[in-house]
Amino acid sequence: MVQVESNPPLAQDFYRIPHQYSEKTTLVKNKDQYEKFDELPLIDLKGLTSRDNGERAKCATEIARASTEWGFFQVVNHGIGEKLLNRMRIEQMKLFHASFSKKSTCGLLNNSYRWGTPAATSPDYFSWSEAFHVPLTKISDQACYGEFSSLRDVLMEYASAMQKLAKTLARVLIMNLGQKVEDFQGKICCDESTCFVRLNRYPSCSLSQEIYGFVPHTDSDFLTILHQDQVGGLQLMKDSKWVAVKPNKDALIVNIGDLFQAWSNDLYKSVEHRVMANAKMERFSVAYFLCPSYDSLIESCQQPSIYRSFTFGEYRKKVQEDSKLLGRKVGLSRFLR
Ligand SMILES: C=C1C[C@]23C[C@@]1(O)CC[C@H]2[C@@]12CC[C@H](O)[C@@](C)(C(=O)O1)[C@H]2[C@@H]3C(=O)O
Ligand SMILES: O=C(O)CCC(=O)C(=O)O
Ligand SMILES: [Fe+2]
Repeated sequence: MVQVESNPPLAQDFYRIPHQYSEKTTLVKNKDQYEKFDELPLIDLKGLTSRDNGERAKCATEIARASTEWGFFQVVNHGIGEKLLNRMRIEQMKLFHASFSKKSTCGLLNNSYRWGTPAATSPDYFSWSEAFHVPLTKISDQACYGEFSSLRDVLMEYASAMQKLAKTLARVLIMNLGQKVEDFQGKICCDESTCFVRLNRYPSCSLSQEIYGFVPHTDSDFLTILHQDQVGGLQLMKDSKWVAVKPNKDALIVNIGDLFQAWSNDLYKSVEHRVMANAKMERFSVAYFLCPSYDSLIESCQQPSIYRSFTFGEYRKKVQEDSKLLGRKVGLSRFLR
């Protein structure tokens, strides 16, 4: 019988991890236990552009409340055309369905291809997925695309639309903290140098029900905007329980990242989320991460502050060190006062 090698070779990598260190009794139990679906707040962004002051204020309040109570919400009427989202998905599928050697060795998307979790020290830190992690500054670079030239226009349009939406949401959240947007922008520069788009693919996984597509984590940015397909698998922590997000084809998902949690002194929540692998179906998602420049100082808007001030560069470095050394991210607790 001819053995077809899986693309990418996730099973090989998974079995290379020392399995005796798995925290099975706690984590596996936890993986099995989640609430079926919970209604994540659904916010109609039409309110933000209303001529009516009251409607605008109501929409802003809904955004701030969801960021405080959930750290996650869905948005509709977000201004990003269905056609663009569909074109992006088609190009993403073409890219991921290329051979493993093309994805990993041909310099595609700034050589940003990654799969699994090479540094995982336990199966509990292993992600059954592959991704391209593309900085905005590289998106227009022709050299990044090789034979996938039709991806370039779509990705450029997609990133610019997402950047506009992310900045609109950030503005609402800053103003809700009683801060002036100009004061925030004077300190923080969310330019193209550190923001990125992450293209994710979660191949089907028949090994076990208990494998993560993406390990539990928080995002290291101000906020993330996610476009997912209809397969499902994303779960988030709410009141100490995992709840599954029901896919909604008209909605984008927004989540608060660590930087907004620190900036708001824990008012907005950077909530842990994970993706469960699916035994039968592959899944796709695209995430846009709003980040400041590396020298931006992240400091709380309130005293006494829970976290010490840190630059985004310092934060990224710590996340990378922990991921390399421990196989997982530790995050904001490293910066508690
Ligand atoms: C394996 C990992 C990659 C990651 C850090 C982590 O230990 C777990 C979370 C991953 C993630 C997801 C959101 C962002 O893309 C990211 C930059 C982050 O802060 O956490 C990545 C990390 C990464 O790719 O380095
Ligand atoms: O694919 C998803 O649903 C989540 C992806 C994610 O959490 C990430 O890219 O940080
Ligand atoms: Fe994430």
